[in-house]
Amino acid sequence: MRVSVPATSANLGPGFDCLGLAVSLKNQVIIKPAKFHSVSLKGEGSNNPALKDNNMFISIFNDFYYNLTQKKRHFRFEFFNEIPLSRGLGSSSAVIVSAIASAYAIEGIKVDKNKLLNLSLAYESHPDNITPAVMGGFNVACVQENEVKYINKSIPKSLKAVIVVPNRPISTQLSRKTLPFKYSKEDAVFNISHSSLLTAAFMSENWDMLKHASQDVIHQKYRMKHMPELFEVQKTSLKSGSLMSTLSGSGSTLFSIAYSEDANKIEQALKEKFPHFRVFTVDFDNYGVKIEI
Ligand SMILES: Nc1ncnc2c1ncn2[C@@H]1O[C@H](COP(=O)(O)OP(=O)(O)OP(=O)(O)O)[C@@H](O)[C@H]1O
Ligand SMILES: N[C@@H](CCO)C(=O)O
Repeated sequence: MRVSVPATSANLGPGFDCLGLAVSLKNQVIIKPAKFHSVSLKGEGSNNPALKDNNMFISIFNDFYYNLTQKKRHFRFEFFNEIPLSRGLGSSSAVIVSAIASAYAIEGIKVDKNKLLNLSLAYESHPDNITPAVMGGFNVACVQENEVKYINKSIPKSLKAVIVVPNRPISTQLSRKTLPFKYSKEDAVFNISHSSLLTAAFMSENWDMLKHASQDVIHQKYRMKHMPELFEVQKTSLKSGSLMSTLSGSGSTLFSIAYSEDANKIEQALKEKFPHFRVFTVDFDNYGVKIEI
């Protein structure tokens, strides 16, 4: 049994805790029944021994598996991770979604994507990462009475994501603590209007509007000042032709969207200026979690 989940970029500037999209960078897990518990880990996180001994995936999987079957069994878990940890690319959402999907799939129990999304909400209260992880594409989401209400839309092949991953992680929990407790009415209006415009731009495929609509005043500046180089990354990306460039999730990744034909030029400019950061270009993912039994 194999489950794969895409990386995500949440907020997209003004859409704090409500907008997110999926890209074609994936974490994949293969699980087989076995005589003894064992774990193999390749790719991101493979040099982190804690991920073998105390893995969030395995504890969520075990909880769900036991609740579903009332049985305790041993499995071999083979992880192939492409999503960098704690860099704002939805690594924790990918773990949560894949662990729950796997617990159902290993027993051959069908779980639809809406149910999977709402089960994931118990572990990740912000719907902007888990919704694209489950559904793929661009998503607008909010939570009402413990249920995610969302609308999503595919992103065309004519766009690519140019991603800059800094060499330092940022934990979501700590990054949220750097934000103000209160905002002015002006700041609230600024973000509501820009987030609405950004949503309309994605829905109507008005890509030239992204640059104007992706501005934010409620979280990026507070977070990025702890890694000031990110302001330069953002400027370089926009100057080199990206359509928008925003902090990905809670950081530290800077995420840009570009027309496919401009992506290589932007990637090269960023690589030249920030040789100590990882810079690469990927497609968008319009499918979300994939379960193969
Ligand atoms: N592949 C993985 N296997 C096991 N645990 C993981 C894996 N990836 C992430 N985690 C867990 O998730 C934590 C990172 O979660 P965090 O929310 O801080 O970052 P993120 O999900 O990458 O960022 P964001 O939510 O802003 O997109 C790690 O410290 C680890 O506990
Ligand atoms: N919307 C969330 C994304 C990370 O889970 C944040 O910015 O903190």
